[in-house]
Amino acid sequence: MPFVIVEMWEGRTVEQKRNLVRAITDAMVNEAACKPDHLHVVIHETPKASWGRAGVLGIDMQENKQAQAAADAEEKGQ
Ligand SMILES: O=C(O)/C=C/C=C(\O)C(=O)O
Repeated sequence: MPFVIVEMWEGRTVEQKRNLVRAITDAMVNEAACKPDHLHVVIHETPKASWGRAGVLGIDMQENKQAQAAADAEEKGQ
């Protein structure tokens, strides 16, 4: 029973996850000769506040601060 686990930050839409599961299943069927009925794909979503890389939390990574500031500004209509 093939089992694929995806570890990623939370925040994707259901549609994105639906498409991701389909794409992973297609890849496993086409490239690894898996039977689709036996393939499990599990998505583990972790908050950025609980994810660290190089000693830095996801929420504290510079690129995320910039992206969040841009999103906040757009929401305020700036
Ligand atoms: O560690 C990083 O720099 C980025 C991680 C990003 C994810 O886990 C994600 O986009 O889900």
